[in-house]
This record gives sequence, C-alpha cells and structure tokens, in this order.
Amino acid sequence: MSTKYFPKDFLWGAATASYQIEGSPLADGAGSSIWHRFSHTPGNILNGDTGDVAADHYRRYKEDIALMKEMGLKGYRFSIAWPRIYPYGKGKINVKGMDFYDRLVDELLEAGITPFITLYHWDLPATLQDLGGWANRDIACWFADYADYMFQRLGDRVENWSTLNEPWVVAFVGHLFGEHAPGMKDIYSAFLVTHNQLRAHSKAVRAFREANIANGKIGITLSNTSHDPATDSMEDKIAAKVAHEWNNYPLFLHPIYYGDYPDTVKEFLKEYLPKNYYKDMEEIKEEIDFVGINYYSGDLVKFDPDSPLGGKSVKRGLPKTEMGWEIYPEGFYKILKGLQDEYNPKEVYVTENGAAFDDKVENGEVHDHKRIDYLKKHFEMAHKAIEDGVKLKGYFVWSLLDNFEWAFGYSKRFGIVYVDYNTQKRIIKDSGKWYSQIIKNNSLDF
Ligand SMILES: OC[C@@H]1[C@@H](O)[C@H](O)[C@@H](O)c2nc(CNc3ccccc3)cn21
Repeated sequence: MSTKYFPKDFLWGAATASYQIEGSPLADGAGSSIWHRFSHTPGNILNGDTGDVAADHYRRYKEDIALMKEMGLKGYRFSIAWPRIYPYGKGKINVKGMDFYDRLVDELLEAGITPFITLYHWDLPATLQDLGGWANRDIACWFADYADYMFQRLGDRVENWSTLNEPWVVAFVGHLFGEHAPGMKDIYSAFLVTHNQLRAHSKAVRAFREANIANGKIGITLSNTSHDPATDSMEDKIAAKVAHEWNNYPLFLHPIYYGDYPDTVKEFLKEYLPKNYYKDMEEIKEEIDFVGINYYSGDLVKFDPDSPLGGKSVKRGLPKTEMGWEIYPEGFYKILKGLQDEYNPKEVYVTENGAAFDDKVENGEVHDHKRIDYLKKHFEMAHKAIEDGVKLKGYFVWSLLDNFEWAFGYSKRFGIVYVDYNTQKRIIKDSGKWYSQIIKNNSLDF
C-alpha cells in the first residue's frame, strides 16, 4: 500500500444539473423547458416522475452549499436553466431567474467553493423547441446570445465555463432513440442537432473571448464509453473504432480541433451528415481551453453487419451498477489517455464520474461501500493517467445529491448525499465522508 498524491490545487468537486435537482421549474417567471414538457407527458418517465420538486435545490441551495462546505468540496459543477433566464428562449429576460444564480454563485464564493458552470444541461426552453429546437440553424445565435448574457452577468465571479453537457446524448438519445426530450426518432435530425450544437458551441466560445473574462476558461463536456474490440480480429477492431469516433469525444473534438468529422463517421455515416456541412467547419474550428470528460462504463464491440455502425455492444460479464453499466475503471484511463494522445487538450477535467447503487438508510446512515469501491478504483486510474501525461486538473463526482435521473425518474441514486424525497432530508453517505478525506489529503492510498 502506498500513498499517491494528486497535483497541488487539483479541483475536487461534485456535479449536478438544473432540471435534475432544482425543482420549482416554473417559479418566479421561469418558462417551460422540453424536459418539463417531456416529463409531464405520460409514459415517458418511470413511475410518472417529474422534475417539479426534485431535490428542491431552488429553495434549499444554501443548505446544500453548507453540505458542500462540510464535505470540503473545492469546486461545484452546476448548470444554468436557460428558461429561468429567458422564459421564451430569447428576448425578454427574467430578473428573478437571474437573481437565483447570482445568489447561488455568491453563496458558493462565500463558502470558498469554485463555481464551474455548464450553460446547457438539456433543459431547452420549450418555445425554442416549437421553432425546431437544436434542429433549427438559428439556435446557434439563440444559444450564443444566452451564453453572452450569462458571461456579462456572472463573468466577474465565475472563471470556468462549459458550453454544452453531452451533445451526443442530446442529439442521439433525444432525437434518434427518443428516450430523452424532445423524444424524436429521426437520424437525419440527430446529425443536424449534432452539427448545430457544434455551431452553437463555437459561436458561444467567440462570445466568451469577446467578454474578456479575467482568467476565464471555456470548454465543452462530452460523454464517453470505453469501446474495446471483442476480439483481435480486424473486423472487431474497425467496429470498435467506429463506435469510439461516433459515440465519444472524437465526434465533437475532431471538428473543433481539426475542422472535420472523424474519418469513420464520414466513411460509415456520411449520408446522414447535413448537406454542405463542411461550409460550417471553419466557424466550428475554434480553440477551447479545456475538455470535460464524462465517464461511467465500458463495453466490448463485436462486428455486426446488420448494425448501422457495423458493430454491436457486448458485455464482459463484470459487476454492474444499478443502471446495468459494467464497472470498468481501466476504460477511464483509456478514455483520458486516448483524449490526450489524439487531441492534446490544454487542460482536462473529469466533469462526471460516478455510479448508481441501491442505497438504503440504516439508523440514519447510508453505508454505500460499493460506491466507495467504484470511486476508489476510478481515482486510481485518474492518478495513473496524470502520471502518464494527461493534463487532468480536476474531478467532479456525479453527483452531489440523489436526483431526477431522466427517464428513470427518482429510481436511481447517484449522490454522495442521500435525499429522502418525502421529507427532503439530506444524509451525507459514507462515500461523501470518504470523499471528504480524499479531498482533505489530496491523496489516495493504494
Ligand atoms: O446517468 C447519470 C448521469 C446523468 O444524471 C447526467 O445528467 C448526464 O450528464 C449523464 N451522462 C451519462 C452518461 N451518458 C449517457 C448515455 C445515455 C443516456 C444517458 C446518459 C450519465 N449521466
């Protein structure tokens, strides 16, 4: 057993998202979002759950920040609900909605916690969806205007900004698989949404540069699953590469860094890319300051001629979380190291990593040993990645609080803090207490 230290000033934090924790979605003049609409449409969410109350963070944010301080968190990643700021997506500003985030940021700074803002974590103003949403090219301007207003209002106190959370999930889970808002099932729309998110992201980055925020850094947060070939066969290796370049960071970083989609996306999926997409690539190719990596699990990919991507996902038979995702810490290292090797970002943050387990309260405590084991194994891989040259500057556990887990409603618990949804009582789980020690020592014994 040896003690491994993380770099000085490593930003240890926790992450949340507006629709998943805030509740009060229409309070104080806020507009409806596509997730308010989607969750209130019968059949979309398990048990008919909605984000109407969630973890009641909109009203309990001071209590939650006190919990963050008690755990010794250095940073807090949260998202802004666009419809609280612009109830109709654009035009009229909602002062009370802006006030909430003003107060939230001030309370964080007072507690000595570094804010890390995500501008978009899926709760699009419903009125913009009525105009086509992310499938409408005009959304690049709508998003950039919203982003610029946030830079002007919070840029004096917030240095770290991410434009989009998991644009792949927005595009494909929301517009091809239909399991997330807005519930569409059209592959051409999914690729158009991919492309318009890139246009919106880069337009917002240019607005960020214009805002000239002191020590400001802006990036994008991308979902990733470690895809390994099921065998050493060339067919399986190609299938795994295609899965990686479509499902992971390359789909967005190749345009941002190199001004085109990845080779396998162009080879296997070209017919679905927007017509004349390459004309937008010059504006999409815009330098960013960091890449946010979300990682949870990995799989094996086996050649499958009947699959659109020429491959299918295969399990390894490893232990799984409550989401059915296999626990594969090695994949965390592979994604981080692969990112640094393929795109050499100036900085990397782990913006989400965590696990859902069947947490139970026993005598007022939650002994979530499986979550501690999951996190410990992933921290070991993060440390190895740093040793091998990955410019990893921080880590945000998903999530601070148990919360609304999208189509699964409240049936899945990811928090290091337990939320009793009947009473809104918070209980710091054993994992939250363990994490506090890791942060305090900035080290891991393994
Ligand atoms: O599922 C846990 C979290 C979720 O609560 C976050 O809002 C979201 O950013 C998030 N992304 C993933 C991984 N990607 C993913 C893939 C398919 C569907 C949903 C998420 C996990 N999570």
